[in-house]
Amino acid sequence: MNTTHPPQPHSPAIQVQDAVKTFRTRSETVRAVQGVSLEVPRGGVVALLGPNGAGKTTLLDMVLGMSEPTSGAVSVCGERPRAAVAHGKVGAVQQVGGLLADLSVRETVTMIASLYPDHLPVDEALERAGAASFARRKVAKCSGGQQQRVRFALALLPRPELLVLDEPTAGMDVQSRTEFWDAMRAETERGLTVVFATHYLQEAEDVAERIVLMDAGRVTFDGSVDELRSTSRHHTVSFVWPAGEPLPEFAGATVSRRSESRVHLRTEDADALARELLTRTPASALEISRGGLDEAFAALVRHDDAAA
Ligand SMILES: Nc1ncnc2c1ncn2[C@@H]1O[C@H](COP(=O)(O)OP(=O)(O)OP(=O)(O)O)[C@@H](O)[C@H]1O
Repeated sequence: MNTTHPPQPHSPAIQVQDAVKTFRTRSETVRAVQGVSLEVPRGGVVALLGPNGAGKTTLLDMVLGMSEPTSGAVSVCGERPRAAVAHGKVGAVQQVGGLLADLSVRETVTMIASLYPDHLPVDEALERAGAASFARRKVAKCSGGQQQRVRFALALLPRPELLVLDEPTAGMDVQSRTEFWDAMRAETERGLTVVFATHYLQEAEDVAERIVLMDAGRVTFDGSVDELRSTSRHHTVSFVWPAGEPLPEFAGATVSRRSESRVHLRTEDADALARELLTRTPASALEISRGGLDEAFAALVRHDDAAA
């Protein structure tokens, strides 16, 4: 925010007011962020979800003070983003860069720690980021997931109040991803606020209490996972179907999943389907759920190719 007011201790972690960011290239003007307003209170995990080119990175760059909005205002922990970064209130875990291949993990963290007058002890940063077990390894020899944990340790050094992560688990396998988020959750339990950008609906659902969905530079949804799901017009009706019994077609319904014991049908009219199943078929143990997070997501973005 363009203000010289002193930081407010209880100000939101992030406040974005009508932010616009325009890039002018030789051939065109790109409106990457088109009037976003957003408030992130302290604590918790917020996922910034959206397909390629939605404007997530552009928005996070403004939050990190790496670029200025063309118009509108951004403040972080009550300060202008650059001041908040300079005061160690914000840490960032970017997907690439920032590491020297020839140093060991410990040397890397020790070197960056020396830049801060006051910082978390190096061993504690390594431990909390889940990087202690490979601290002696050269950065070049670390896997992509391990390098992310090194970046995480670096981000923890100034004891930040807010962590901003841009696609932090891209390219990680399932186990690395789980370990990364377990370590991150321990930090949020200490009061840290985490905001992360992702393409993965599943990841947003697994780790975030709040989802901010961006598309074409605008926020198209802001709420909980359950609220996102409830924007879908579809329901899933699941039931036990006798083994060996052929499954007939049901008007207006499609099979979304079938396991050994249960069939899951997707429909816009759950009542009619449930009535038919219970009165005219051997289906039993019926369950109806509001459904399709994927569908809700796809309906809120122009392209559904990112609904992973
Ligand atoms: N420096 C730049 N110059 C010109 N256009 C840019 C610049 N940075 C971003 N853009 C454009 O702004 C739009 C938003 O890009 P941005 O990287 O913020 O999206 P994103 O949601 O982070 O996408 P991804 O998930 O692919 O990283 C895109 O059309 C992109 O091409």
